[in-house]
Amino acid sequence: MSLAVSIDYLRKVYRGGFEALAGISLQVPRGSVFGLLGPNGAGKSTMVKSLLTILRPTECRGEMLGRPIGHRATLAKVGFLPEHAKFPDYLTGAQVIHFTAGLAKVPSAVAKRRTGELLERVGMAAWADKRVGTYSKGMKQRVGLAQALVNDPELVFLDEPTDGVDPEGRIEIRKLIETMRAEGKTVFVNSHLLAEVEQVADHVAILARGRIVESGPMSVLTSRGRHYEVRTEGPVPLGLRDKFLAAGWKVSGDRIDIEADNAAAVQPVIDALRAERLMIREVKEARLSLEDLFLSAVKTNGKENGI
Ligand SMILES: Nc1ncnc2c1ncn2[C@@H]1O[C@H](COP(=O)(O)OP(=O)(O)OP(=O)(O)O)[C@@H](O)[C@H]1O
Repeated sequence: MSLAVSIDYLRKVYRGGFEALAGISLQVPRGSVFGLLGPNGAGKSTMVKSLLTILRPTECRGEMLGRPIGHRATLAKVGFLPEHAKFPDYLTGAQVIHFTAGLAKVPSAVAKRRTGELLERVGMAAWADKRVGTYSKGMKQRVGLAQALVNDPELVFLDEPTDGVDPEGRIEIRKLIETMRAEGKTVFVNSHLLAEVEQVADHVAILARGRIVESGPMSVLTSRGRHYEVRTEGPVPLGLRDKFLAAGWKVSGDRIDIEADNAAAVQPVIDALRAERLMIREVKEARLSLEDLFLSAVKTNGKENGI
């Protein structure tokens, strides 16, 4: 598997002795949308800032886009939307993008074209020449997202990209992330919004108190709690209920839960219900939600800080 980021060992101890990252390792596949989750203060921003050399890690070994982490020229192929991105109020949206393009050494003609394209992509074309000071929080965030893409990055880090953005804007941002993946880019998203990450990410890691406590493809992690739910029209009759309980299935009113990783285990339940001429209303496969996974990972790995 080709990796966009491969951290062998990353440790950060802040001045004063607080260990924010306790020597983590992490692999981010190329072309993936990677969601990094964690409670407040878990160390997510510290990790991203260490990779981008915005802060100096205590110890860091690993590669980003095939070069040692911190390699200057490689950073030019990386985009970044910081958490709570702030831009000078007196600049227009277009000037913000143009300014960032200059920092990223994007040639002026290319920058001009991309500025228009990117503001269009984030739904801010009509506001291109208005000052940032007149923007709402969500509009500033959209401009932040556009500036993160100005160097056409191979890898982009988005720290809370939908912070302050309205529902319509969130859908647009999700589509933008999906387009980037379709273009072969790697998108690394830090977010508190589990449902959003669940919709867009194909790989996730959970960071808690400076340690990676879960990491892997979303489908693998959430399939761990796979089970089946069968619902009947009306409650399951007592005789049948006892039979099901004896078989180790859970019964509650009109619902039978079967712990199993394939549908074969559900057939005897359906047969028994049909033999009693009971109407089956629904049979569904259920998986662990990202929220279940997150809560159990954070709980079993130290005290919860809340998200
Ligand atoms: N400059 C600093 N000096 C000392 N401690 C710091 C510094 N910056 C962050 N920390 C501490 O390091 C820990 C991790 O912070 P970090 O901002 O990386 O967490 P986070 O997971 O991004 O949190 P959030 O979700 O709230 O943004 C926190 O306990 C924080 O208080």
